[in-house]
Amino acid sequence: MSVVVELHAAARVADAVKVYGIGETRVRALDHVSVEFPAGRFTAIMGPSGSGKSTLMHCAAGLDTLTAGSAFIGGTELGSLNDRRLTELRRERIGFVFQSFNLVPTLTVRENITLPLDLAGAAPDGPWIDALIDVVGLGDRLRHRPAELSGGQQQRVAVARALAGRPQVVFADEPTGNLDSRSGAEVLGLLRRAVDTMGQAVVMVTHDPTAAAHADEVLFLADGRLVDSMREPTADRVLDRMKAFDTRDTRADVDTRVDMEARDTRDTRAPLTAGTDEGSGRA
Ligand SMILES: Nc1ncnc2c1ncn2[C@@H]1O[C@H](COP(=O)(O)OP(=O)(O)OP(=O)(O)O)[C@@H](O)[C@H]1O
Repeated sequence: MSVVVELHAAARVADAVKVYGIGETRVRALDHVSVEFPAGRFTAIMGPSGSGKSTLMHCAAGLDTLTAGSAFIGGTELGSLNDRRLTELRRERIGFVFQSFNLVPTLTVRENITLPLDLAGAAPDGPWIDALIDVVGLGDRLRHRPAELSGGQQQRVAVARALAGRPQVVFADEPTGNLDSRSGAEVLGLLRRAVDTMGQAVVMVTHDPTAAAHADEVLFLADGRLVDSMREPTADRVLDRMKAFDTRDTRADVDTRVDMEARDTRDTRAPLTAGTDEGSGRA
C-alpha cells in the first residue's frame, strides 16, 4: 500500500493581487504574484521602495488581506478564516521579527520570549526555551528589561520570541534596519541557524544586500511583480542586481532587453546603456 503524503510550503501566495485606494489614488501594490516559502529555506525579499515588499509580507502573514488570489500558511487558506481564527493562526503558527524589536518594556527577557505562548495559553516547552536562550546568548540577561539591553540584544530576544512556539514560518521585516553591522550579523546568524538546524522557514524583507546574502534565495519585486530571483546570493551580486533597478524601467524588463538586442544588431555604434549588462547580477 502506498501512502500519499501531501507536502505544503510553509507559506505561499498564489496569484496575489493587492489594490489600495480607489479612483486616482488607486495603487496596485501586488500584481499577480505567486511564490512559495518552503520549510528549511531562508528567503529574502528585495526591490526598490514602493515595489510591494511589505505588502507581500503582510498579506502572506495574514496581517492584511488580498484583493484577489490566495495566501496560505501550510495548508490553511487565510481568506477562509474569520478574524478570531486568523488571530489564533498568527499567534500559533507564525513568528514575527520587526525592525523596531517590539518588546514589551515592562516584561523581563524571559517573559518577553514566552509571551506568545502565554497569550495562547500554551505551556512553554522548558528545555526548548532554555535551548533558545542559550543559542541567542542571553542566559545572563534573563531578568533584565528591554531598556537595559543594547539594540542587538533586544533583537536577539525578538528572534527567540519568534521561535519560541516553533512556528511554521518566521516573517522578519527589516530585522537589521536599526542595528549596527556586527549586531545585525548576529541576528542574521541566528535566523540562519534556525533554518539550518530546525528546518525553519524564514522570510525577510530587507534593503540591505549584506543581509540578503545570508538567505538561500533572494526574490526581487518591482512595481508589485516578481521580476527576478537569485539562489546562493552574495552581497556583490545582490547589489549589482539592485543597481539595475535604478537604471532602467523594470516593468519593461523583457521588452527592454529585446529592444536592446534588436538595436544592437541594427546599429553596432549604438551607445551602451545599463540595459546591456543587466544579466551580470543574476543567478
Ligand atoms: N495602506 C496603504 N494605502 C495606500 N497605498 C499603500 C498602502 N500601503 C502601501 N501602499 C502603496 O503600495 C505600494 C507598495 O507599498 P509597500 O509598502 O508594499 O512597498 P515596499 O516595497 O515595502 O516599500 P519600502 O521599501 O519603501 O518599504 C506603494 O506604492 C505604496 O505607496
